Amino acid sequence: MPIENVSGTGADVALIGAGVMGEAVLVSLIDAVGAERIRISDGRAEHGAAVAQRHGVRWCATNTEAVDGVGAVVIAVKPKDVGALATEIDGVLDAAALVVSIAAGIPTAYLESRLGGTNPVVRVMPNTPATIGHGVSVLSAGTSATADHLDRTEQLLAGTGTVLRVDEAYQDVVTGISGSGPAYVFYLIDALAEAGVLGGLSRDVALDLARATVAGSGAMALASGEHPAILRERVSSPAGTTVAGVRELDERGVRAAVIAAVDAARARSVELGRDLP
Ligand SMILES: NC(=O)C1=CN([C@@H]2O[C@H](COP(=O)(O)OP(=O)(O)OC[C@H]3O[C@@H](n4cnc5c(N)ncnc54)[C@H](OP(=O)(O)O)[C@@H]3O)[C@@H](O)[C@H]2O)C=CC1
Ligand SMILES: O=C(O)[C@@H]1CCC=N1
Repeated sequence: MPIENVSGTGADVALIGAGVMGEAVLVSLIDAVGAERIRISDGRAEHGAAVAQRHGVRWCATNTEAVDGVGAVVIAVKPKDVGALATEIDGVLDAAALVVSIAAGIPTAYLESRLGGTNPVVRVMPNTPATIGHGVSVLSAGTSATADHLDRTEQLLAGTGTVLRVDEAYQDVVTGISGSGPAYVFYLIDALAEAGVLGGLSRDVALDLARATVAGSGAMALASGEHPAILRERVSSPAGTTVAGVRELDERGVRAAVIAAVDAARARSVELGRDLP
């Protein structure tokens, strides 16, 4: 059911940047307000126009055309492109329009300053499972974004999956866990499948087993609400196969490696937000 006042006035919603993450968010925007109220623009005209056609939304050849008169704009360009984009749309974008940025590492304060300090800005970290409505999107308010702006953002992103809120100070570590996290999980699926091939299974069967095991375990962790250590213990029969396997993970430092991976991604997110022009 389209939400009439999701952008504040029933006005259109713009999406700038129709790449991997932008297109995933687009599906949720369409759910929220209806395709007829969405406009998109992208640096690659042919690609952007094709995305617009695929989803039945309005293609705009320029970013300024996309934001002219909208009630909300979602910025889904790469972090390095956010500053120039904000400068480009400032002046055309209504001063009260809600600005939602999904760019990793880019602080709300930076966007606020680039937009003349008037627009409410909400920073969001989504993830690619949003493509199938199973993502998690984490919201933080900038200085002039109210609870109402967070509510509107949540409505716009409800179709991406779970929506959570954190103080902006935690967005970098959130990025390391849930933003980048799907890549670690796909890496694990790939490694499990490789082990199956080593054990003599065909690649297809090994991949089916790996995918189903990760999907089933994730669904069980969610549905049961139990601590993962308890769920792991239930798989581990005394003197059985699982304790032997988990001991290898411990001896090879996999837990420490996962923590280090998240921390490296967090540090990179901080870096992306530093020394911006
Ligand atoms: N991929 C992911 O898993 C996640 C990504 N993000 C964030 O989402 C954002 C987009 O990432 P992703 O979708 O992976 O990247 P993509 O490169 O797939 O998409 C970005 C798109 O934005 C376009 N673009 C760049 N500059 C402009 C501009 N000035 N005006 C209009 N369009 C422009 C690009 O066109 P061109 O190629 O011509 O530059 C490209 O089509 C990033 O900020 C990233 O940090 C957040 C969470 C997860
Ligand atoms: O790799 C990146 O920078 C983006 C942000 C989080 C996931 N992908």
